Amino acid sequence: MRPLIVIGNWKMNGSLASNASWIKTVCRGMEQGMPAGRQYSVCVPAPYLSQCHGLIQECSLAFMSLGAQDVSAYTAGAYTGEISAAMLKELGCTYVIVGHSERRQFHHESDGLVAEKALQVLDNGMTPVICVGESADERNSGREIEVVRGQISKQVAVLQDRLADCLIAYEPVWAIGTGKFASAQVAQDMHRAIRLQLAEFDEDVASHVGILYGGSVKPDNAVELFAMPDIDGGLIGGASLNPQDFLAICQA
Ligand SMILES: O=C(CO)COP(=O)(O)O
Repeated sequence: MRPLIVIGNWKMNGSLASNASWIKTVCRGMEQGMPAGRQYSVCVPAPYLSQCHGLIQECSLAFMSLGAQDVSAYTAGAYTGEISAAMLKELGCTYVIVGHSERRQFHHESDGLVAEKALQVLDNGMTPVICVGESADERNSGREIEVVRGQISKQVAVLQDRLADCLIAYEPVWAIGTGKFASAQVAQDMHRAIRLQLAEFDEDVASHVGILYGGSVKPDNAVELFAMPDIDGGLIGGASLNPQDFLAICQA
């Protein structure tokens, strides 16, 4: 059985004061009791990792962890501004998002680079959350499966069996921050297609990989999405900024 995993992605939001208040509110809410067997995390901006790690440790909830939003594809050295996977590990990260569509769009990250980043994350004992997804134009021209298959096939080629230790996040670009979300059936169909593609490589890997859905997940659509057989949780952007909404999604 794959556990349900809900991960918040704050993107470039937060402040020392608001982070502290968010973590206290969420931890207090989670202490009241959460559905068993689930994992929760929040991916915060890199400058706040240390602060948030300390605060999350203070709540000492075994199912709540910290994550990062990006990582360098290099191990160490003369890469000004980059942050290595070893550093993220040292700062207490469990998950690291790689290949988010905003990084693909604004920083021209390729599938190959995304796979190298995922390898760095794995080599340092953390779980990469590999993002894939098609644009509105690609879906409107009926190419969504082909596009996502292309993104996944590069990950399979580089990561091979190690994909079993990764999470995949299907985040259709047209649903990110737009309020338009994939219906539970549309999302399920793509998650199924991804799992079938992974099974072409290795059935065992396919059955182990958690596939999260991301794109305008809110408290009122999370229940239906999470009930789908191939949807193993969510990657939550905007709604994760509000601690009450994030808690409601975690309980969905
Ligand atoms: O990009 C996302 C999470 O990584 C999704 O963002 P929204 O939930 O704001 O649509």
